[in-house]
Amino acid sequence: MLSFSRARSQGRNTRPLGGMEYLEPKRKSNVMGKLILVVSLTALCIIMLKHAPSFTSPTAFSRSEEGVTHVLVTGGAGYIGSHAALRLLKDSYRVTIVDNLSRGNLGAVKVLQGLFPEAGRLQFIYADLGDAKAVDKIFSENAFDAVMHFAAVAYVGESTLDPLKYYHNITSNTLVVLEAVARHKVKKLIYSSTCATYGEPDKMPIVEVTPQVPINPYGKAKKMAEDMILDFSKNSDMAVMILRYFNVIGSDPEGRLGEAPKPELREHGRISGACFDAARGVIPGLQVKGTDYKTGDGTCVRDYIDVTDLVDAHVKALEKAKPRNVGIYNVGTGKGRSVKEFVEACKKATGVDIKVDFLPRRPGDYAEVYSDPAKILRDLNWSARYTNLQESLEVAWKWQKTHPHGYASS
Ligand SMILES: O=c1ccn([C@@H]2O[C@H](COP(=O)(O)OP(=O)(O)O[C@H]3OC[C@@H](O)[C@H](O)[C@H]3O)[C@@H](O)[C@H]2O)c(=O)[nH]1
Repeated sequence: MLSFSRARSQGRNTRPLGGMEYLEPKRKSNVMGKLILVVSLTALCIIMLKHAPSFTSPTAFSRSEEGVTHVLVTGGAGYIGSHAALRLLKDSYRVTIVDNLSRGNLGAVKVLQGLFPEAGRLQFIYADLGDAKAVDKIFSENAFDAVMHFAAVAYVGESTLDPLKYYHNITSNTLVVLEAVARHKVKKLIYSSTCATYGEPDKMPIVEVTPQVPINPYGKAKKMAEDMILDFSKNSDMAVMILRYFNVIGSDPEGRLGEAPKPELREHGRISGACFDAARGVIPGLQVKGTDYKTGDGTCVRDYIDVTDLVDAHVKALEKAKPRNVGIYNVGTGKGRSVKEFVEACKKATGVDIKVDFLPRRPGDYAEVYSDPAKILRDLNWSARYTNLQESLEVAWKWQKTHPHGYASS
């Protein structure tokens, strides 16, 4: 506080007030000063948000304070990771997202921040999981109760063209995460694995003990990551859940999040993105890759699982994960649908008579995979609820239509 004499010596006006000296504020210049400060800070914030993809909450989050579980969601700016973060936040978990935005979208994080602006709920950290020092710093500064490791490149076709990218991004980066998890004694790890680790089994449906013989670098890289986690878990108190997803579709039923792959990766894109791009007219038509497989109609058969169901499986896995235990689960509907069936459902969902071209097979593809989801029902009491393919695609299409440029549209 300024004393009166000091105020006077600083040239500020005073006038008597009933025996007391009343300090007359330099109102105009103060207001101007504040205005300039506010304008500068606002401008600084806008510049930071526009140009710097990295921003972190000033206060690191702690572990299980007030009984709130703190979950690190790697790849939380991506399609599945963002939906998982939304569900965790809705369920009152504390969430830290780490993402390098190479495949994810800052827009998804901004949506989540808008929904959960309260301090201490959601933190975003821009970092590359290949940077072991940065990762260790994140674990040192935050006490995580659990890690959900989603971050990964995930295009089968791209993995055959650039395998090293896949081994680096999936296998090597998972090792970095695992080392940090071990060093910082995180209690639970939920790992995003894939049906691609099974390759092309002789018998359908796929059960968790079906031999894993992956046939593309994507599946091989994920299998190696699984093996590292399983080996580590043998001498660790950590609770591990490995979820092998089948083909994920759909989006948040309330239309806040969606699937927004990078346009420059369109050539590697998944069937859902390709169908929507064709329906929107962004690409001239859908290319069906391979019509000579030994399946009912000659096109590949996949098990399409709605993202809302998938994140529900994650929350159940998180809740039921037990120390010194490993759970491995297929996450699918148990029903196989061909690419041709998928395209028909997409035509109905979008109301667009999508033009279809038939091309040769895509390298790395297997003919038919669908899950037996009995184990996850038995152990985690989970089963898919959104099993109507067309309805899942309708929900996704709503978001696609309102976001023609992905998150850049909002
Ligand atoms: O434009 C396209 C895209 C895909 N397809 C076909 O659609 C089928 C599904 O292909 P997608 O690329 O959507 O999905 P994939 O089955 O290859 O792998 C997917 O599911 C398992 C997940 O773990 C993977 O991350 C995901 O990419 C394949 O037969 C593929 O050849 C097309 O015919 N045209």
